[in-house]
Amino acid sequence: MPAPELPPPQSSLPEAASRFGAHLLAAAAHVLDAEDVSGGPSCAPSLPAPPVTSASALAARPLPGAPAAEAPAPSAGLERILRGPSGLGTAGLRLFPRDEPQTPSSAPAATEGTPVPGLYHHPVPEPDPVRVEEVSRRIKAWALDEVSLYPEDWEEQFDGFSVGRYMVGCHPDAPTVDHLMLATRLMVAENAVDDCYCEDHGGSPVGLGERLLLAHTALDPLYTTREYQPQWAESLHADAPRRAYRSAMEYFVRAASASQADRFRHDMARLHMGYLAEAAWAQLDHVPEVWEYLAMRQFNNFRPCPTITDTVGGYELPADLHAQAGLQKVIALAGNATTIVNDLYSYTKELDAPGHHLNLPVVIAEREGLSDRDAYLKSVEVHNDLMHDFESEAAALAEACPAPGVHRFLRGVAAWVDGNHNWHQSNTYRYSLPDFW
Ligand SMILES: CC(C)=CCC/C(C)=C(\C)COP(=O)(O)OP(=O)(O)O
Ligand SMILES: [Mg+2]
Repeated sequence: MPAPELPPPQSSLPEAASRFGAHLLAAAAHVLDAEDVSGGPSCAPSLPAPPVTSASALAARPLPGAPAAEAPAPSAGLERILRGPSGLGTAGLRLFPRDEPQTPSSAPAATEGTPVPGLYHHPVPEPDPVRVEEVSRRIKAWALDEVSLYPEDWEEQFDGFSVGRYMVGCHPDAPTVDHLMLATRLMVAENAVDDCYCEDHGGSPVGLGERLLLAHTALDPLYTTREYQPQWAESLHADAPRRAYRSAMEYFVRAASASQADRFRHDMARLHMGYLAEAAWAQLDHVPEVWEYLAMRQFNNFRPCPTITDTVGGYELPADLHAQAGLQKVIALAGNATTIVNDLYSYTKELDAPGHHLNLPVVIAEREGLSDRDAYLKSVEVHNDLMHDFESEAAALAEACPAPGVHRFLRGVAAWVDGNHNWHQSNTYRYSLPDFW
């Protein structure tokens, strides 16, 4: 991969936020020096103690051919990790729930778009424009030159998606642009599968299971006999979604550990299962109960994006810490909150789309006999409850599990949640709010 000279992470952000990555790394290293980081008594109690992670393993892992991360600066340690940065615009980087009211007027002036009124969220600093520009340039080159992702007339939509801004905003602690590209390629590939197999760019529920399964082998390879292996290998170049999955995964596997790659495969299998449930309901023209919809949406969900935060951050959360029930709950709540954000911001787009597109307001209106407006407002409350639960569970886990890798991972997930909201709010090319207020 090319390795251009890059500015330090978050170079254009306010001072406290610009030290975010280095601050966390330094804090983690400080705690590692000071105490046993095998997890603490209430951290993954049913498991044998995970191997002690060395301080050097928590330093950002450089990608092949990429510049090394900035050296961490001294810091104040664990308490400060939990409290998080306190500078202007850094509220979204904290772990503990915050009491202060979050109103649209507290959003940084540069952010375009209007937040959904009453939505509990944390405004974030504007993503570093230097990084956004570089990621945008590189992702377009990848899409066109490496995977032939889209025909010319889709270019405007590709640009309008603003994936560079999205990923830079969601990964403020990525040490380099190469690390950001891991997330960006996967995000583009995931959307190609959703658009081309499931939704508006030729997708259909009919035959979706076959398409998803064959595409999944681009992430989780087929091992078969010599006779059949070449046909499978050839199939990975047969359409844009498979080309994108194959290439994005190849880059990811090169940078990730074996268990990080396996975590990602598992999350993608979850996603594909969610797509299939949604498709089954579409084929039957069935509107599920609200809880059933929420169960489907826990799988048809952004989850595979925040759970790569450690790979993109250049460190690894050990597999047994990731697997503990408390962290699984936090990840699920975060994924659910981020996905209901999508349901709220994409509501008008989906009403205008052909067919009966399900999202939380639509399902609540139908199943609970509410007006469109009341159902939308109730969905905002569902989202807010999920966000509050995510934050209180994350704070409780951070206290119970003093491993610095866990703390940094939780901060990364929280940053992804906030960056995801910011992208939805600001993407006025793609989304617009209903006229309910
Ligand atoms: C990036 C990723 C893993 C996406 C998986 C699921 C997905 C496409 C979403 C959660 C977004 O939902 P939706 O399909 O409703 O997207 P738009 O509303 O069309 O933006
Ligand atoms: Mg949507």
